[in-house]
Amino acid sequence: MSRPIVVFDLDGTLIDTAPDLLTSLNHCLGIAGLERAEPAELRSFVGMGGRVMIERAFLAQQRALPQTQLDELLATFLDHYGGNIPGESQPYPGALAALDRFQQAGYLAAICTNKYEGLSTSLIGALGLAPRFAAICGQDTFAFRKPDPRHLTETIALAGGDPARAVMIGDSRTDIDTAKAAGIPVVAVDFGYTDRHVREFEPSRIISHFDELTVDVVEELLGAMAR
Ligand SMILES: O=C(O)COP(=O)(O)O
Ligand SMILES: [Mg+2]
Repeated sequence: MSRPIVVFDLDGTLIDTAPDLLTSLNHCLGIAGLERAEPAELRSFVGMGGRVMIERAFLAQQRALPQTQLDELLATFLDHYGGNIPGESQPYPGALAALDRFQQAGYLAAICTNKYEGLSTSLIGALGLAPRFAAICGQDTFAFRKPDPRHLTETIALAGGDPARAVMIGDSRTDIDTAKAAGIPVVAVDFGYTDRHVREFEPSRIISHFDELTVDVVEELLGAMAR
């Protein structure tokens, strides 16, 4: 019988990657002659991967960005960011204890992120967390990505999880929309990267610390979904 599964978003949910994303983004903006982005701005740039992050940063400064320049800056970003992994990035407080709790309760864990798969596995590996995840699926793992619900359902399938006993944990509208479209309950963290409060997107539950993500809470959400 397949096991229940908790599927985590990565940036802004499981790992606080903002300082390193910002350093590498600002490296690129500097090359392009733009102003540095501020930490608060980054919250609205992240969520759809590196390419969109650079596009949004240019848009915020009302600067045109031809496709070839975007391609070059993305390559620069990936080099810079990838070369700095893990940098200052750390799991959020209580995240590892939450993973332990679910593992002890027989759950699988996986990651479904719009970060590139290579950067994601490299970061998770550098932090020593790889053995904890049955699958790590990035924006380029499949031919579709969040908010396409198949990114989540295929992550669950690859991990060998039970789609009827799966929950998503995320920090953005993208995660919430993805899970809802897949018919999977979604717990939103309110400490991640979004410029609008997650409550606006009506997740199944909101938590402010991973201590609140208990097995009981998740089983309650799974039970409510099954009714
Ligand atoms: O890096 C991004 O833009 C998005 O990453 P996430 O899906 O893990 O939040
Ligand atoms: Mg995120």
